[in-house]
Amino acid sequence: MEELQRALGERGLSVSSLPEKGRCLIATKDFSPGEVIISQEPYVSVPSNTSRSSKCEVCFGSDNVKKCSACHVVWYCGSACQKADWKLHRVECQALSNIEKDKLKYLTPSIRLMVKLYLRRKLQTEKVECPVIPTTVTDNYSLVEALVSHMSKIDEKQLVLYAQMANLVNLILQWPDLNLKEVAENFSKLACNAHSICDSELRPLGTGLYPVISIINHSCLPNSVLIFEGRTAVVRAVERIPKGTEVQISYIETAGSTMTRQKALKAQYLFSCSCPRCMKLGQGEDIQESAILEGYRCGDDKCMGFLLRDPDKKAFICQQCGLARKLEDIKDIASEVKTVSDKAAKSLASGNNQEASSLYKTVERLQLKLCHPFSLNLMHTRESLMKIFMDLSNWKEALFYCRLTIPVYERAYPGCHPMRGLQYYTCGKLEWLLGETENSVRSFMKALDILRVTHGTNTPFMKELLFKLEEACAEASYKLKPADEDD
Ligand SMILES: C[S@@+](CC[C@H](N)C(=O)[O-])C[C@H]1O[C@@H](n2cnc3c(N)ncnc32)[C@H](O)[C@@H]1O
Repeated sequence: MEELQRALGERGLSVSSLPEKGRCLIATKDFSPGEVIISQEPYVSVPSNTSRSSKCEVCFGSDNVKKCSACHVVWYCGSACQKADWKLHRVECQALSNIEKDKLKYLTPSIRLMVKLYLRRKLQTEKVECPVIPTTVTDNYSLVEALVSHMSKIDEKQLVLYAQMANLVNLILQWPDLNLKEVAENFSKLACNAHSICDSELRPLGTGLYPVISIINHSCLPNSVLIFEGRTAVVRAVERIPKGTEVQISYIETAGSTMTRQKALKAQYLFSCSCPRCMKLGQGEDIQESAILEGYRCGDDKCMGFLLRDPDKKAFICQQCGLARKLEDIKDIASEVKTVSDKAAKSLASGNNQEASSLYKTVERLQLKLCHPFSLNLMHTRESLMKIFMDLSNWKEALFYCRLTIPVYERAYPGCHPMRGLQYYTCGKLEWLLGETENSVRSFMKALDILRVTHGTNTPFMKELLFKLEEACAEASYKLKPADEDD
């Protein structure tokens, strides 16, 4: 611990402890927006491979990946990544060959992560003088031991599941001295400490355990953001963080009512959040925001009021014009939305984009009758339509739906939120493709304002954004040039 404190101290950080939260990371110097607070390589990580897409074990890339010819489980994009993983995979490969073919389906990312965790621990602790994988102050199993597990708060059903998963790990490792109780506890640790590894556009690629990053607590109004550069976890300040302040990231999707966020945090991380946003639960402003983001629209098309349930629970009353909407009416449309949404999701999963687009348009039409115009559900439907039209190379329709989402993004992702930056980036790319050069410059600028803080400026992703902005600016100024200047 002393060594870790020293290493963190050099970065302007320190580990402290708060009675209601446990360990926390405190800034011991001021951090400015966009500044990297801390970065870490995973102790262990696994890509989330599916039958349709396989990713390299090391860089998570999906181009030219080839299966390990011995275990047929792990994929690599080339010899550099294979070599980088060899010390661990050599032993993992042997272990994976213990699984009978028909049991391979049980080899979920969590099981693989746990097997790798134990193998890595063994390679770091065996042969103390000269371990196969050397330890460092931020790369050693004692940091995993220090993680919270919440074992005493877990229900019976979950405990049984962890015990079954531990047995599976035992089947793979076949170590006579494996402590099954400890394995089960480690599954519980993974549940509230592992991070979903995403690409720069926040699409999930896999899972990783970053034991120092895991010291950082949650806030629904965070002062920092966790972004991945390949497998490297990078935490950047999204606002000025004065010395002495706790560094906080968000563990969950922050667009959601306080009740929804609290539920998600309780279910996975087993705590009640008391951030400034959550402290407003039940107050007028919070009730209104929840009813807008997740509630219904007024029966009068022109009214933008939000609805609350009347005391006898038979109707919802518009808080602006007083108009009542019957519960039955709402239930009927909601059930129609559910039926068509399920069909749309099936069409999308089967790759039938044309059918999916027309079904999602029906969902949108129904939701326009049901939900508040700033509803998150309506926004998600429009996001789906945008993505489908992008897949169909129908840039005009894609831009139409992208633009419809922007006002909701503005409301649901305030401050320096990467989601808003990414949506402006998409908008800019579509405008550029459609020849709306000046609009694309504006959208790229808005994207850059946010993403330079959340993503830094050095990654290939950000270099591409900067290049696109430069290109659009050059074309916009060329278009603005008076015709005679060309002569
Ligand atoms: C990834 S760990 C964070 C570090 C943790 N505090 C520790 O002592 O190791 C996640 C756990 O920290 C606690 N935690 C995180 N954010 C919190 C918050 N805002 N309020 C209360 N507890 C929190 C919860 O117990 C949660 O399951």
